[in-house]
Amino acid sequence: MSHPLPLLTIAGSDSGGAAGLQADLKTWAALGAYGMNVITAVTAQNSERVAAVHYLPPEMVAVQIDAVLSDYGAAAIKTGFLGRVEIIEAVAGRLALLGGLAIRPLDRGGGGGGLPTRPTIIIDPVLVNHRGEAMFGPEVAAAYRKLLFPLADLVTPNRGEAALLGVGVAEQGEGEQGSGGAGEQGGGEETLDNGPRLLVKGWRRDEGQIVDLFWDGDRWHQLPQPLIDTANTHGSGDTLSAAICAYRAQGHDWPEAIRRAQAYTHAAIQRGAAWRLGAGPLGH
Ligand SMILES: Nc1ncnc2c1ncn2[C@@H]1O[C@H](COP(=O)(O)OP(=O)(O)OP(=O)(O)O)[C@@H](O)[C@H]1O
Ligand SMILES: Cc1ncc(COP(=O)(O)O)c(N)n1
Repeated sequence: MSHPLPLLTIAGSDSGGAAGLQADLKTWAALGAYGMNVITAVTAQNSERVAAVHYLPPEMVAVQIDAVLSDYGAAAIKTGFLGRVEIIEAVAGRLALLGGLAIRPLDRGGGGGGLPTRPTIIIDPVLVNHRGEAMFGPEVAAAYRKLLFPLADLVTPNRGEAALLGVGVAEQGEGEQGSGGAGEQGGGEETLDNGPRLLVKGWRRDEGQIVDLFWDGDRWHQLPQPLIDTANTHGSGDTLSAAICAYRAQGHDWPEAIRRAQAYTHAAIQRGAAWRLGAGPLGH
């Protein structure tokens, strides 16, 4: 019997269970994958606000990564809440090793054909709060660009995060060619001419639509969805990138993995209970 695909999130805990690693694990359980979590920080958080954050020591983050990858392996990895330059450095240091390492799981009793030797890496930058305000100093965005972008197969900022990361998306239209999200418009220190694929979540809202914007390395694509009238979207960004991770690990190409992940996220927003909270959770 084959085993489910092992997927790893390197992320913060949301005590409210809506976002962070909890959203990732719920998504992966729903999509039939085996989810693992390396915790970077514990947040005291509800639908209204983040009341407190306790960061784990970077060495503890690194040793969690070593523990799971040396045993289970991972078909794909996503990062979420990292928050501190030292944690970004620890994560990037470990992810940088993967290119040269065969980290396939041991396939104990498996016969599933094994996994690629280098897991897919999705970087989901967490840089702004629900009100779109920057949560950290500019050194954190700079560390993402310098240390994590070169390792990423896909980066999934929302609009505010794209601006902080210097991803120039403001005027992009369907099929428009550009220079890979070059960092001309933000605070970035260097350009990203050979930068990673990008998915800008919630890039534009109008006429009953919400449009995500996908840079495939060559062209921009607008990916519209019907806008749902709800405040209960806490964790929607994590859910989308976790779902892309799962569909990509299952073997779908990037456009198809993104299309399916959008559909899953959309349905999960629709299934969200009628919480009367600040920003309530999705229904995974
Ligand atoms: N009201 C909505 N109706 C339909 N789709 C939505 C809605 N809000 C968000 N989405 C979709 O959910 C996905 C996540 O986008 P979003 O902009 O919410 O990311 P985020 O800002 O990182 O998440 P969060 O709001 O949880 O911080 C995108 O595919 C986006 O189009
Ligand atoms: C621990 C943690 N991680 C991430 C987010 C943001 O997630 P999202 O952008 O999906 O609301 C969050 N609120 N808390």
